Amino acid sequence: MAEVTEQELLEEKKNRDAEDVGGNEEEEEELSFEEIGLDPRLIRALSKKNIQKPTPIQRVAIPLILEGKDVVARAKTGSGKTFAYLFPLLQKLFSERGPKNKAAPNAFILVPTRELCQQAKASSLIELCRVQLKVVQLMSSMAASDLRTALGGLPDILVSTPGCIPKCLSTGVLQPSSISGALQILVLDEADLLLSYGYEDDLRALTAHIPRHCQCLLMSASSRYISCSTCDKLLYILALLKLELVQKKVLIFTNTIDMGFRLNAGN
Ligand SMILES: Nc1ncnc2c1ncn2[C@@H]1O[C@H](COP(=O)(O)OP(=O)(O)OP(=O)(O)O)[C@@H](O)[C@H]1O
Repeated sequence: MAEVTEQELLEEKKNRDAEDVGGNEEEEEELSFEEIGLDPRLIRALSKKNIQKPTPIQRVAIPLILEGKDVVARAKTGSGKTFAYLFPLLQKLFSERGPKNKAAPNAFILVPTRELCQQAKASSLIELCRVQLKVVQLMSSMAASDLRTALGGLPDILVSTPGCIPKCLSTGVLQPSSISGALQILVLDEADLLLSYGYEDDLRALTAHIPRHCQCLLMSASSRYISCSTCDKLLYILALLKLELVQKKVLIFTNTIDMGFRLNAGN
């Protein structure tokens, strides 16, 4: 999964670099939201927010996510990463008829600390699109009864820190079978921070119940457009393997024997 996606993202970067260098002669027209497959309801909602055309990360990530691919994307802060996954996530939930097992949300957005902000962004888009989706935010400081009340409202999207998941499972607020039956999209926002904040055990509590068909999106900030350094790739591949987010067969090619050994040891 990650390899195919990354290849496509790198292709886009190459094209952009070529444009930057070759520049002026043949400037390619940038694709619009419509051309990358966004639903008219979302496009109308965006124009109300004065968002007219996709940013580079959105141009690459949105079509891949709409196609159902698992995506690992890195782009610098403020480049539009949140919307790069939020637009297609909302579109998939309101236009595709997925499993309507409302014993658990259909999408989980896991964030290191800024859940409030992501919930507000999702809620305002849902409101502007006038679609029937409900987003709820959970915090690990919430009592089990509050978690139960929040999830009792049958939300479609759950925004929380990973710490909430084991709590929901251990208190019976969420059943493992409900997650397996309902979860269609899992987003790890700020994935590098999530992994460095010591959330690995919490994430594992969830990954054990992620269904095979669930689409996984890993987003993270970077000072570069898309990470392609050896070090970063290794970190991501390790994370994907360790968290068992890659659930199908994959072939991984390494440049050096050393990297092959390191990957093997990490798994
Ligand atoms: N296509 C777009 N056109 C214009 N503005 C946009 C577009 N996409 C996002 N924005 C605006 O850019 C700002 C940053 O977007 P967003 O939060 O998605 O970026 P981010 O990469 O996730 O940033 P961070 O790493 O800080 O979370 C927001 O104010 C958002 O409204």
